[in-house]
Parts: sequence; C-alpha cells; structure tokens
Amino acid sequence: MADSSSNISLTGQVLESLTISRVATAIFIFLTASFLVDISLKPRYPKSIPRVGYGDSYIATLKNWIGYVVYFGRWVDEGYVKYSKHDRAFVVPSAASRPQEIVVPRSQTAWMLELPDRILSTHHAHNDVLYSEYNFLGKAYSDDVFHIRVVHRNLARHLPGLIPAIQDEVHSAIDAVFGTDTVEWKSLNLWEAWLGIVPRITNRVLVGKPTCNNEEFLKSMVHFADAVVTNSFILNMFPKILHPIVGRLLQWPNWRHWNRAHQVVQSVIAQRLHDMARQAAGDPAYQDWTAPEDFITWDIRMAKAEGKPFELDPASISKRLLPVEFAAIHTTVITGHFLMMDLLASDQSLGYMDGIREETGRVLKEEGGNWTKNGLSRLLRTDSAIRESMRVSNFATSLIKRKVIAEEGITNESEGWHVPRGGFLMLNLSGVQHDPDLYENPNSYDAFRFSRAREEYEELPQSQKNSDAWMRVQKLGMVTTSDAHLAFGHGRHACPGRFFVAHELKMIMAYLLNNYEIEPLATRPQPQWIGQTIIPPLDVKIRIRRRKATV
Ligand code: HEM
Repeated sequence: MADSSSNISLTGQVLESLTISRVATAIFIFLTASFLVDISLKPRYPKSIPRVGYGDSYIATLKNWIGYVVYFGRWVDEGYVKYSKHDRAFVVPSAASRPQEIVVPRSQTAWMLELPDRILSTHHAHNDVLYSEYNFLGKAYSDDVFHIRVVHRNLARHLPGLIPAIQDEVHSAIDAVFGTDTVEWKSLNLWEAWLGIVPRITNRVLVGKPTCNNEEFLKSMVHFADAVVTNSFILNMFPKILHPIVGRLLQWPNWRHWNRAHQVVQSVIAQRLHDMARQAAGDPAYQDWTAPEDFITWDIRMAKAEGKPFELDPASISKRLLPVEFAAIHTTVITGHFLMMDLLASDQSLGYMDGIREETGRVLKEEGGNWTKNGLSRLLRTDSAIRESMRVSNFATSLIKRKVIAEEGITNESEGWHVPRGGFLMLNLSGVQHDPDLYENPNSYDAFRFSRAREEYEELPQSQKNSDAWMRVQKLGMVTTSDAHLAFGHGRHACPGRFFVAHELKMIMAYLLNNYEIEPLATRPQPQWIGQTIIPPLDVKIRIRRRKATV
C-alpha cells in the first residue's frame, strides 16, 4: 500500500515537472543528437572534389539543409558551369537525412553507368531515395526488385500486340475527359485531364479491362503515388535513426490505398492464377485459351520460371504493381502536361500544332485508321515535339542516381578521387539538356528540332540513303537516350517503359489534335521547385471544343 502511494506521488512529480519548454528542450536535444549521429555515419568525400553550397562545417551543414529546399537547382547550375563543363565532378548538398551527392560530369557518364551493379547500385539508390522499405510496404518488395525484371523482360516485347488495346483506351479516355460537345467550348483543368487519361491507359496494359476503368482502383493508385512523394519528402527531413518509427507511421496511407486497390484487383489475379494453372496442368477446357498479355500474367510467368512461390500470392502480385504504377503514372502525367503547355504557349505562327495534326491525320489514314508499330514510328514531328519538351521542360534535376555498395568503395581514375561505400553519385540532366554547346537556343521550345534532319533523310532519293545516315537520324528519336538527353535515363537501367510512353503520347496527341480545337495559352505557366522535387502548375485551365463531324 505504502509502495503504491509512493509510486503515484513519483509519477505525479514527474508529470508536474513536464512543462512545455522542458519537453521542447528534450526533443531538441534528442533531434540534435540524432542528427549528429547521422552526420558521423554519412560517407565522407575527399577534399579534392570541389563543393557548391555553404561548406562542410557544422554551421554550414545546417545552412545547407535549409538552403537545399530553395537553392538546390541553383547550386547544381552553378556547379555545371564551374566544374562539369571542365570535366570535373563536384559535391552538392542534399536534404538533412541524405548523404551529399557527387555530380558526375557528362564526359564521365559512360564510366559511371558501366560500373557493375554490385559496385555502383541503381536499385539501392532508388530504394534509398524513395524509402522503398516503408513506401512500398515491406523489405521483401524492396530487397528483390522482381517487378523491375518483369517490366524489363516483357513490356517492350509485347507492345506491338498491345497497340489496338492502347488505341481503344486512348479514344475512350479522351472522349470521357474532354467530352463530345461540338457546339460549346469547355474549360478544363489540364492537370486533372491528364490524371483522367494516363492512369486508365497505363492500367489497360498493366491489369487490363475492366479494372483499368474502375474509379476506386485508379484513384487508389494515384493517391498511393502521391503518398510516396509526400512521405519521401518528410523522411528527407528526419534523421535516419528515426526512420524505422517515422517511416512506419507514415506508411499507413500507403497500406490503405493498396488495400483499396487490392480489393478491386484480387479476384482478377486469383482467376488468372487459376486459369494459368489449369492450362499448365493440360485441362482440355483451356486448350484454346490464351492468357492476356499484362503485368499480372508476366508476373506469374516469371515467378514460376524463377521458382518464387512468394511472388504467386495475390497480395504479393498487387503489391508488385505499386512501384510500377509509381514509375509510370506521374512521370507520364507531368510529361504530357508539360508537352501540352509547351505546344499551347508556343508562337502559333510556327505551326507546331498544325504540323502534328497534319502528320498524325495523314499517317493514320494511310494505316487504315488503326495504329501499328510501323505507323507510329513514322510520326517524326510528333516524336520530336515530345522529345523536345522532355529536353527543355525537364521535371527533375537528376533522374539518374547510383549508390556505392562495394565494400572497398570506388575510385575515379581520370580525376583520382575515391568514394567510400554509401556514397551517392548523380548525373545532371538539367545541365546537359540546357547546354548551349549541345543545343542551339537551349531554353526555347523548338518542337521540330529533332525531326527536321529525319524528314530531310526521308526525302532523299533511295540511292543516297545508307545505313550510316539512317543510324544518325534514328538516334534523334524519342526513345533513344544519350549522355546529352537523359530524360529516360541512359545505359542498361534506362527506362524500360519508354517505348510504351512513346506509343501512348503519340496516340494521345493524334486523337486530341485531330478531334478537338484547343485555344492557345498566352504564356507558359511555370513550375515551382522544392529541393529536387518539382511542383507542376496544377491550376492551368484550357478551353477546348470537339471538332464538327468527329462524333
Ligand atoms: C514519361 C514517362 C517516364 C519517364 C520520364 C521515365 C523516366 C525514367 C528514368 C529516367 C529512369 C531511369 C532511372 C535510373 O537510371 O536510375 C526510369 C526507370 C524505370 N522506369 Fe521509367 N519513366 C517513364 C515512364 C515509365 C513507365 C510508363 C513505366 C512502366 C510501365 C516505367 C518503368 C520504369 C522502371 C521499371 C524503371 C527502372 C529500371 C531499372 O532500374 O532498371 N517508366 N524511368
């Protein structure tokens, strides 16, 4: 009895002593100590690599973390001129919980991208930047990037056969979003319009019909992708030792969005597993059945080929969809959004939109109204308009990051520096894509920049065409990556979705421009940046009307 009353009074005394200022001081001390531990665990780079930002002292580090939010882009631009142009790497500050990054110059792109994954890892870099363990619902899904192998192995290979389905979805999605009224002009939020179109088309390929038209499923996937961006931004600001707690708290919306999507798609997955198993068992009822070519089928085939029963669980399959949806949806929505703004705000007397309309209308007619791989490859101006928008209106400073995972670190022989395990390297796509030595008038949107030479080649008499010249102009196509055009990455980890994106955006532009009148924009709305994250202009309105005799 005496014991319990003394316990109560002790608890009471402790509670009484907990004033707001004491709690705040305790949190401050704890966070400071956590950040100091963080700093001591971060990789150290040699002094011989020059720095941008405020420097390396503790005060400078604090200023770098704050400055990162506003000045990151400026720092990288400054380093590009001062160091990258002279073939030198430099160090740029990063967010509080992230290691600083070494920006590798263009001249060393091949060196960086050709190092083996066991030394310089893409997948560890993606996992760190996106906090995959938390955002993508478990270490099992981030440790083995099975879903990436599924996409690499299948998407481009099956694309020609998927073109009719993509065309069908492009038409129905645009009709639904932009309407069919040939009399009244309609005012639309452009960002919302792209969000109404792209997730449907992407999911036609990933999960097929009718799931690709299920509002609950699509909304959950878009909200999931939004949550990944928000969570990553928040985790960037917390010391690493707190990530296991903060990450697990933040991932709750991700679980909710996944669960909602899973409720919709699980019966489709279960049915597919059943059908494929019956067919494999030789059931005569399945003799003439062919599995739909989509992510679900590809995932099941690969899980069987690799002997991975874990990947055959319907919940695993729908979780494997999440990073692919993340990689596919917002990247394409932003690209389409920026493309439309670049075209609508361009000087209309240059005739970019008319040129694309003429080209897509003519080729589609020659194709008998149905797109094919060959027909889409003949859309030279449309291809160029998209590639040029991805060049000038980049939505990231860098999309190519690599993490040093070799125990012994890596050495850059040409500059003589050594980076320890845990170091981060990046390529600066913004710098090269706006470099006046690489592109004439680099800051203007010249839609047919890449198609002029291709069209000239097409006009040549057969006797003057040869494989060297053909290869030269072929390299100007939007799916071709290079060290001067990095929007889809470069090297063996370049985006495996880019062939699909090219088909999708070309079909969208063809249908839009041939079936709708769109009012030009007076000026090009500008995005905002927070650190390395772009905030696209979300409130852009366009006015649109269906062309007569198109419904
Ligand atoms: C305009 C839209 C897109 C852009 C700008 C884009 C950009 C990129 C970039 C720059 C990379 C390389 C990252 C690196 O080297 O670290 C990449 C990788 C990847 N992308 Fe895309 N992407 C787009 C659409 C898609 C689509 C539609 C899919 C799938 C359906 C997809 C799936 C992937 C995957 C799985 C990877 C990882 C490849 C690997 O690590 O080997 N992307 N993407």
